[in-house]
Amino acid sequence: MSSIETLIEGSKSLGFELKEEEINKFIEYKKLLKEWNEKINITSITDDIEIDIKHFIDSLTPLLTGLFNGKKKIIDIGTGGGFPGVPLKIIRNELDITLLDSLNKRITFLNEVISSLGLKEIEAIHKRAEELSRKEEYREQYDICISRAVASLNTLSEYCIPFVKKGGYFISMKGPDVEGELKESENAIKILGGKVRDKKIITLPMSEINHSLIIIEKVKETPTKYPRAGGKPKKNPL
Ligand SMILES: C[S@@+](CC[C@H](N)C(=O)[O-])C[C@H]1O[C@@H](n2cnc3c(N)ncnc32)[C@H](O)[C@@H]1O
Repeated sequence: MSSIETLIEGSKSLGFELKEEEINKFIEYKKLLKEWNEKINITSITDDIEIDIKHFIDSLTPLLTGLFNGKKKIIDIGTGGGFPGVPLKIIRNELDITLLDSLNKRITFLNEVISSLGLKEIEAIHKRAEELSRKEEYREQYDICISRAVASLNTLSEYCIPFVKKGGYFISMKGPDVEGELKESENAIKILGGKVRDKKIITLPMSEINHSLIIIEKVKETPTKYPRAGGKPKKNPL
């Protein structure tokens, strides 16, 4: 089976029928990903079918929460090569997406992706999450903050929850075993103004990989002293 069929079939089994224009964007995205990955380190996943399943299809699974419907403002923290933000934008063009990463080479790559794919209402920012969310124009401005494979949930909560407006959501994309991490993060989530609403386990199509989506609602404003500076969210999680 060719790799693009994996993407088409896998998406279909999640309930997303990709249009020709979207498929072409994924083809171009994969081409750029493979080309740039030879010059700068973007991902260790380079096999065609694995890119389809572990990067593209996995990035679409948050849509199953139903929280992305309509014109939502989304920020993807530690987006790396654009996951999950770019695939979400490709199939939900109405989303307004901010991609954030602390590594400038990846931001340069993402700007090339944005321009080659002709994506609008999407920006790539080079900064650390804990610095950007202290700026008024980014703090508590987003309907959803999403993040995959960046930090443990307690640290990640301090990176992500400050970006979310009250009534919005922080969605953490994690592996199958999240109970320990959830327990360890109870304190951080509460202090930062969040409340765990749901946990969805998803088996990626055409694989036996189970992933979870932790869905945290922002129920209260984040106290102004968070996020803490000087690497504290990571060195000394709440
Ligand atoms: C393992 S990669 C994951 C990339 C992508 N989300 C994915 O799932 O393929 C983690 C990324 O998070 C970025 N990162 C780590 N800490 C960060 C921070 N405090 N603020 C912004 N980006 C950060 C790194 O530069 C890296 O690109």
